[in-house]
Amino acid sequence: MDKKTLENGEAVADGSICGYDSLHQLLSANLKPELYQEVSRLLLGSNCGRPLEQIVLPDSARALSSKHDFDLQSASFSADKEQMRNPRVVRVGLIQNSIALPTTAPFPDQKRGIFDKLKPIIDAAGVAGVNILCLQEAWTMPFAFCTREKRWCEFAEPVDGESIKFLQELAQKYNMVIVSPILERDIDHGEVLWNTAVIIGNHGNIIGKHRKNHIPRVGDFNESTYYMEGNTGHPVFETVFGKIAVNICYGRHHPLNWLAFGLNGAEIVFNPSATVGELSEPMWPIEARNAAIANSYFVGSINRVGTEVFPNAFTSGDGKPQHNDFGHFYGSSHFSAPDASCTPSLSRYKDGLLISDMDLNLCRQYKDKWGFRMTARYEVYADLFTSYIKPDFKPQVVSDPMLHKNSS
Ligand SMILES: NC(=O)NCCC(=O)O
Repeated sequence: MDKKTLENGEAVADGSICGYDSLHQLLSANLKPELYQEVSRLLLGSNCGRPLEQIVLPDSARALSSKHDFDLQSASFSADKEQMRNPRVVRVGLIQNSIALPTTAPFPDQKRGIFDKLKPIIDAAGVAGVNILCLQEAWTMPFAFCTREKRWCEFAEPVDGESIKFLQELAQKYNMVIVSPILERDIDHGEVLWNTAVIIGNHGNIIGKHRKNHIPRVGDFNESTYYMEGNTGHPVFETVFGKIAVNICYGRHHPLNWLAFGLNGAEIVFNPSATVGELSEPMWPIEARNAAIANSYFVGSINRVGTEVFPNAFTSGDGKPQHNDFGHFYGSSHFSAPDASCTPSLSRYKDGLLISDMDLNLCRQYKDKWGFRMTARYEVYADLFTSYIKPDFKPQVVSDPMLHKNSS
C-alpha cells in the first residue's frame, strides 16, 4: 500500500504501521536493498543458511486473494537432506480475519457473515494444496469477552455444531486437516462453556479437541467470566500430515504450556489468538519464536485483525474510563521454526492467508544439534515443582549475612 503522510508516526487509525501493512514492508520500502537484506537476516534468521524463499502459488489462489482483498503470503522452510529418512514436507496455512458485520447486527447474520468472508480464504488454501490449516481464536464471533455480557454466550456451540459442519465439508473437499478454535458449549456436562480448538481430520472426521489451559485476567480480557481453565491436558493430535497441537492465545505466555506439547511429541504447535497492540505487540514476535527454538518444533501464530466496537461501554481493572472496544487486533500472523528462522508477518490490519511449506525433519535435526531435550535436567525441576506446590514451600534463598547484621 502507499505510505500515508503522518504527523506523529506509529500505528495509524486504519491499523497500518505508518501507512505500511507490516513492519517488514516498512523496512523493505525504506532501507537500501543491502541494508534491508542484513536487517532481514537478523530479524528473521536464516534457514539452512539462506533466507526463506516464497512458494509459487497457483493463479487461482492469487485470483481469490485479489477478488476478496485478503493478504496472501508464502514462505518455505527446508531441512538438511538425510540419508535414512525422506523429507517430510507439509504445507501449512494460517488465516487471520476481521469480523464481517457490526457487533449490533443480529447474531445469526454476524456468524453467517464470517462464514461467507472465510469461505474464499479457505478455498484459496485448498486450491493452494494446504495440508493443515488453522483459524483464529473464537473465529465464529466478535471477541466480546471484554464486555462481560452473557448474551454473547449464544455464539457457543457443541464440537459437532454449525461451524464445524461448515468446515468438515471443506476439510473433506480439499483433503485438509482444519483446526477450528470456537467457543464450545459442552452439552453433556450441564451446557458449560469452554474455549476450545476442534481438530478436523482430512476426511472431514473429528479427531479431537483441546480446551484453552490458561485464561487471561489482564486488561479488558475478561474471559474468566465466560469459561474456566481447560481440562484436556496437552494433547498432540497425530494426523496423516504430522503431529500437531494447539496452545490457545494467552497460553503463549506460559513456557511450561509450550513445553508440555513438546514433551508429548508435537511437531507443529498452533497459537490461535486474539490480542491487541497496546497490550502485547512487543511480546508477539518473541514468545512464539522462543517456543519454537526451545522445543524444536514449528509454531504457527495467528491473531485476528480490526477494531471491534461493542454497543455498551465496559470498564477494565486498570482504572481506564469506560470504553466500547478492546483496541486494535493487530493481525501479524507468522510462522516460527526450530532453527530460529521465521516468516515475515501478514498484514497488521487486513484479512490474510499465510502458507508455508515445512520439512518436519528440521525438528529432529535441531533436537540433535542443540540437545535441549537431552540437557533439560527435568528431574531437577520435577523436584522443585513437587516442593513448590506444597503449602509449606520455602523459596531457596541464600541471604548475604551482612544484610541482617545491623538489624540484629
Ligand atoms: N485471547 C486471549 O487470551 N488474550 C489475552 C491477551 C494476550 O495474551 O495477549
